[in-house]
Amino acid sequence: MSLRIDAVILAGGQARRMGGQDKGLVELIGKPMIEHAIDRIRPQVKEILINANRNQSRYALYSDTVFGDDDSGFLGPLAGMVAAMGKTQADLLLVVPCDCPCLPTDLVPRLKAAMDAADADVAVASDGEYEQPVVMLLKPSLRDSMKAFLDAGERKIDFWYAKHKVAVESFADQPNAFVNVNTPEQVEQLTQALTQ
Ligand SMILES: Nc1nc2c(ncn2[C@@H]2O[C@H](COP(=O)(O)OP(=O)(O)OP(=O)(O)O)[C@@H](O)[C@H]2O)c(=O)[nH]1
Ligand SMILES: [Mg+2]
Repeated sequence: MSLRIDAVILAGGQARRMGGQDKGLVELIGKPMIEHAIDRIRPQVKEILINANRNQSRYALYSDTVFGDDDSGFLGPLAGMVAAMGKTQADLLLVVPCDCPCLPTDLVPRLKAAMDAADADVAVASDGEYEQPVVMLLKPSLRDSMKAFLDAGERKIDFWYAKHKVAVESFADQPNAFVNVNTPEQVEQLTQALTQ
């Protein structure tokens, strides 16, 4: 029996650097950023879940499973992950943000291979230099651990996964894979880079 792997796209932040717009719905070369993330991830997983705290009816165009954080206080990405781990039926859950439109097309197989090789509970992507803590593959059974961490007032994802057996997979071979679009200027820059 093969493992089931789902993905959650995190689109639940306030996007303050984007002027408070809903970042997943901000357009980049003719389509909302969430569509870029979906295009990258769709072939790699069974189901895509979307975590959003606003505009849920628009996000429902892309997924049958759209949900907000359990706490309305914008506690950060961990809140979206905890909610997602409670929704998925999968054996493994890929977490990605809505603001990385150029994610690797081989993200899941490589994270899974790294996880298996190290017998790890969490596999985190790296760009070769920095870990990308909102890009990881994890076991949904870790929900209680993450919820306890969040409930204790902790917010930093890397501190959470440091408590578990972690594998890090480098995507240094794809230097632009984790380009992160947080501001209108970065939308402009990436538009220029992609249309040159
Ligand atoms: N569910 C959920 N996701 C969040 C929350 N805060 C940030 N995220 C998500 O985490 C990812 C990375 O966060 P940022 O790039 O800092 O996004 P952000 O917090 O919306 O943006 P800024 O307000 O400009 O920092 C994005 O996919 C966000 O949607 C939150 O409170 N809840
Ligand atoms: Mg960001």
